[in-house]
Amino acid sequence: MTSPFTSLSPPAIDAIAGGKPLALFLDFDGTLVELAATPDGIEVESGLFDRLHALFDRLDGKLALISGRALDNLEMHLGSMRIWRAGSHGSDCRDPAGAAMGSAAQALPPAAIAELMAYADRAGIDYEAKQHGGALHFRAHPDAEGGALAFAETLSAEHGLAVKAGKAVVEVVRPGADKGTAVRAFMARPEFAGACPVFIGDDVTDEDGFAAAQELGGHAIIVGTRGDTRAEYRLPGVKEVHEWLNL
Ligand SMILES: O=P(O)(O)OC[C@H]1O[C@H](O[C@H]2O[C@H](CO)[C@@H](O)[C@H](O)[C@H]2O)[C@H](O)[C@@H](O)[C@@H]1O
Repeated sequence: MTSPFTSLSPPAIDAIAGGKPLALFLDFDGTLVELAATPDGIEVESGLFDRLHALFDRLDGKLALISGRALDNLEMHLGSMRIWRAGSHGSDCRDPAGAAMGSAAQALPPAAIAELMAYADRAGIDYEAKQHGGALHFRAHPDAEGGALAFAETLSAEHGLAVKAGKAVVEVVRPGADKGTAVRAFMARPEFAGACPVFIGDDVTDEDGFAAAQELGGHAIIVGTRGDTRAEYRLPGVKEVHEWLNL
């Protein structure tokens, strides 16, 4: 960790890349849209889709969304995109035309899905079915956090899976991918050659993206109040992210 409690505002978007072309990697929930009580309860500002595509054009195509959501879910909320994107915490990377990059992401084993659903039922918490994972949401039941985390750890160990913990959520996924592997995959493409990567995100899973951007000579911007971060810069919330991006 370089700066666990940074409060430093980032330089302006036109200056942060220090004269290089800028490559932007954007998280979705808590960064581009405000968090909501449930995954489908988010409100996507009208015009966000068009403004993101205008930003993609302004950056000569060096813009990617990197979300924990599965891409089908992201597109259900945002629309059918023509920008670089990674869903399922970096497992499913696509180019602007929608072509898959790398090996295809896999769904969880059916037995693991069944156990997650049964646990959610027993614990009275929400289960989010995802293309390449399964998530236990406890925003409405904060007291269920410890049990859900312990259950996810045990289940993952039994099935050779991995756990991603986030804001009021714990998710079971296939091992091997994270938001950092997605940043590296995009930055390895000729379209991103010579660019300075900047990752903006709010959650723990964004730290892998922060690390990759910094290791590739770029920067990380954390959104909100989360303290323990390796980001050098901070923006207070979604509104300030939009302002910083000139969206
Ligand atoms: O990486 P992100 O794009 O930030 O996605 C992370 C997770 O976002 C969603 O869950 C979070 O947002 C919900 C809506 O605001 C909120 O109800 C929940 O408590 C948050 O954890 C999404 O449902 C997950 O699948 C994503 O992994």
